[in-house]
Amino acid sequence: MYVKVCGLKTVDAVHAAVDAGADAIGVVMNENSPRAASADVAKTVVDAARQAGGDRLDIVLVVNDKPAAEAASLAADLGFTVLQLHGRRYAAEDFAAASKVFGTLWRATSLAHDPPLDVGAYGERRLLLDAPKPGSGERWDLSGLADLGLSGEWLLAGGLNPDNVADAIAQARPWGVDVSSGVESAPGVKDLDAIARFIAAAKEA
Ligand SMILES: O=C(O)c1ccccc1NCC(=O)[C@H](O)[C@H](O)COP(=O)(O)O
Repeated sequence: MYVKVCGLKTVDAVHAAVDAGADAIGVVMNENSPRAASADVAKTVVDAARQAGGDRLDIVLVVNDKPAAEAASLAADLGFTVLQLHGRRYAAEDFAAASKVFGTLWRATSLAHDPPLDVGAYGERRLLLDAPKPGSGERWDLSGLADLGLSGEWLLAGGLNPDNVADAIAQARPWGVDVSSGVESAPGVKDLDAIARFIAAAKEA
């Protein structure tokens, strides 16, 4: 099971995730998020992640409030390896614009937005299916997800935590999982022990 831990802002959190076997870490650069990282913080996290995780770790910039081409330039300038364009503001043409500037794109969406469900529909490398409110920690209805016939490299997100991730995997059968609020002690503050417990639970599921 591929595991991404999102919303990291500290070197300690990067080390906790990498040491526990995370496959990806995410940095959020949306102004309205409790996890918003400045460019300086993002660069520090990226450098630590490259050093700790080497080539095997995906280092993901998450945005939902910037024009796609601007986000792509930011991802390139700061040394990210993946750009996650999050939410319904990004249409196929935004992915096309971003792909001229930056190589690896992920599309993050919610079933509430009635998106295309085939991975790669907008040229993205991976698809992340999230709750309607990203980064809220709110659970959403996973029943019926396994029947949608999703295939390929798609990640389940939204309201996951160390105690529910195994059940969610059994129910939705994703290729990977993503977590943010479920491994925090307060909004934007990562709990290093919870990060390790989440990754262990997901990997054992
Ligand atoms: O995390 C945020 O604050 C955020 C804000 C706006 C857009 C995206 C955001 N996060 C993206 C992620 O990939 C989260 O990990 C995902 O939404 C799951 O969040 P959670 O339900 O808190 O685990």
